[in-house]
This record gives sequence, C-alpha cells and structure tokens, in this order.
Amino acid sequence: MEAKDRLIVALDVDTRDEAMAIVRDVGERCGLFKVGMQLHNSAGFAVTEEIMSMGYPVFLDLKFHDIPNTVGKAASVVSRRGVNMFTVHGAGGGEMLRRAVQGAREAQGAEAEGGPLVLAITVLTSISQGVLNDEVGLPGSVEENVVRFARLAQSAGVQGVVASPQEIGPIRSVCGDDFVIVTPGVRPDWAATNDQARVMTPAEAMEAGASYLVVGRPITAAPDRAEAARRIVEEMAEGLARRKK
Ligand SMILES: O=c1ccn([C@@H]2O[C@H](COP(=O)(O)O)[C@@H](O)[C@H]2O)c(=O)[nH]1
Repeated sequence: MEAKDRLIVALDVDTRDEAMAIVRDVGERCGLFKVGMQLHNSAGFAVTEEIMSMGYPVFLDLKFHDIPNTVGKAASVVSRRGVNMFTVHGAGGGEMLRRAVQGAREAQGAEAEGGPLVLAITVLTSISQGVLNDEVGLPGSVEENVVRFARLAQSAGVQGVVASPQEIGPIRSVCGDDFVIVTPGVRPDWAATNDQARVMTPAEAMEAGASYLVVGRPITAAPDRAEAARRIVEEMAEGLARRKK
C-alpha cells in the first residue's frame, strides 16, 4: 500500500458543506476520510453515505462504549451501512469487544468475506501519563495500559487498535505484524500540537510501523489543504522507505 492510501483525514467540522469542501480539496491525496462524533451528530449518517457514494472509504469513529448487547447491535447497524472501519472502546471489556466483532460479522452474513475493520481505542492520544494516573485513575505507564488494551482487543477477535505512534513498537512486539495500528496524534514539525499529548511526526510514525495515520487539523485548518496533505504524504513516504530498509 502506498503512503497516500494510509492517510486518513479527520472531518471534524459541523456541517455537510464544510465536510464536502475538505473532501473536494484532499480527496485525491488521502486513502480514507474519518467521520467522528462532531460531524455525525450534526449531519447524520447521510454525510457518511454521501462520501462513500463518491468512492471514498469511511472510517466511522463513534467510539462505542456501552453494555455488550448495545454495542453488538450498533456494530451490526454501522457494518450494514458499509463503513470500512469503526471504533469501540477497549475499556468496555472483552465481552463488549467480542460482541462488536460478532455484530460486524453477522451484518456481512455468515458466508460473506470482508466487512469493516473493528478497531479498539486504547488510551486516547490526548491523555498524558499524569492524567492517566491521577485523573482517569489507571495505575501503570501509558505504554503498559495501551499494550494491555491491545492484547485484550486481539484476544477478543478485534483486528486492530487506535493508539499513539509512541506505542507502536510495544504493540507490534505483542500483537504481531498483521495487527492493524491506526495512529492519531500525528504532527508534522510545521503544525501546532493542539490538545494532543503523545505525538510523533508522519515520518516517525510510518517508520515505527503504523498501518494508517489519522490527521485532522494540520490539514483541515491549513490555508492550502491540498498542499498540507501533499507534504504529509511525502513525509509518510520517507518514513515508509526507512521502515522497509
Ligand atoms: O486516541 C485518539 C482517538 C481518536 N482521535 C481522533 O483523531 C482525530 C485527530 O485529529 P487532529 O486534528 O489531527 O488532532 C480526531 O478526530 C480525534 O477524535 C484522537 O485524536 N486520538
């Protein structure tokens, strides 16, 4: 897969029109678009369907976290709609994760191949070591917690995780090369960090072994979005080339 196909652009905007403007600007320079809770809750599923109808794969990032039955049914609904990836919280526990996978598979039919990638959120990339221990109340290092969630997700049949690029190495050593690692918290040197706490550059994240990078504001808030996306893909390609050596 080329670097461009591994770039997911986060459409964190309020309206369908704003989202479509970004899709027009960078559609040729990325692999997928991510629809999250901001856009989905204001524009509904219609915007995801419109993006998919234009031929772009969609990562629906609604971060399901509820009792197993509810998450399983929600997983089934979004899978039937044809999204390519969706998220559930690892903190929901093993049974919730298993039901999410089951819901996604059932939606495809027992015989069908494929279906969406189910991704488990590990520790949000905005969470620092201090916040994890003192506010969230989880003991141990960020890395230990991320790896624990990744191991739990994999044992529940989940195909991949969302984690910071800083934890790619430890996840790969425990979960192997085929496990999908999607990393937000990606910031080129020329972009602001914003509320992300655990960041790496696009080149560093690709070299470390990320499957996909999620980038929002460095592209969507840039004066020239297409140029920002082009620069990020170029940096990703450099990192990918270093990984292959
Ligand atoms: O741990 C996580 C999980 C999801 N995200 C999402 O990724 C994008 C990042 O956007 P930026 O503007 O590049 O910061 C955003 O949609 C988050 O909801 C994350 O950042 N961290």
